[in-house]
Amino acid sequence: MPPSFSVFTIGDALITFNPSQTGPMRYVPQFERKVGGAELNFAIGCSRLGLRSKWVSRLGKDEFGRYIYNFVRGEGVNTEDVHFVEGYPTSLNFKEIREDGSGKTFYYRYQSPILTLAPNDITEEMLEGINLVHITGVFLAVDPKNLEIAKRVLEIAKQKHITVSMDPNIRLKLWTIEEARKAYFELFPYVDILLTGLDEIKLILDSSSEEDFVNLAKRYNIDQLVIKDGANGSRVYYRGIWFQKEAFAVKPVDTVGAGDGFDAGYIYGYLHDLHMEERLAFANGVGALVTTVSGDNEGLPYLEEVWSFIRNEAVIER
Ligand SMILES: O=C(O)C(=O)C[C@H](O)[C@H](O)COP(=O)(O)O
Repeated sequence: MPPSFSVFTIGDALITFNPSQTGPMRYVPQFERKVGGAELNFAIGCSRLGLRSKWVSRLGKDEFGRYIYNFVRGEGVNTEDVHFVEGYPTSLNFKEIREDGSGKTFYYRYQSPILTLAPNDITEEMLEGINLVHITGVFLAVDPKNLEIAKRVLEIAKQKHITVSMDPNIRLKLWTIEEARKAYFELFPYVDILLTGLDEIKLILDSSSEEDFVNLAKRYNIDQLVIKDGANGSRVYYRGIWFQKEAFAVKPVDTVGAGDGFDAGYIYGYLHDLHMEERLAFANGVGALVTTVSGDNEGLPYLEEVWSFIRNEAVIER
């Protein structure tokens, strides 16, 4: 039996409305109801790759909340710490997509159900048997008190010697860069694996200097500083060396969710001790495959799909 690893993440979920056509949202006559949320995408991505995946959240006690719950459970994610709350409607996200697959998001998430989650809802038992905890900046941005929740999770993780990964996932529609920086710098001391976009690390450090990137990793003892650069590929700074891997050429239809997919792929590679370059290739492959399907998580691949994609194997599907 191959080893089975368990990951834990915590965050808000959204009903995501994907437009029926590209171009400015105000001209879009129809939308398709889907599901999104950075941490939820990560949890599904891990589950599809065969990891045991636990997602902690709060959902509105409404039709959309029930739909998200059923959807996530259907993906094999552990939802034992997901609860429904009255009076907080499930949040919405309308997307605008351009011809090249890139887009904008328009949130309707003022009273998110996750506002009802409190630091003492987090218990040590929730992290029993977990190998890796993944935190993202979207959870932190949704409510200032979530920083306290994240710290509680990470304190427990450290006590239990659980690896911690973090994706800043900067959302400037939810908070300012100053607020974001303050929260990130409070969490960096806990982080073993930082998965950041190139544009994000530049914003966080207000610098494009490679030396500053490396100094961040050194100052906070970040074991793996992973930089995602979309169509330019990705790299990781690990023990004094940069490893890098080019991106796969695909024709993207919807790039939202690629970063979360990359994170799931990288974490799979880390837990299975793939060599750094293979780990990056695997993560790039997951990210690329996500962009080829409309929706934030529908394109997340199953394990065998990633291997055949990155090995460029021909698969006869009929
Ligand atoms: O924006 C938010 O608040 C969400 O959580 C909705 C999306 O599902 C993820 O943000 C996708 O994240 P990326 O993989 O970085 O494209």
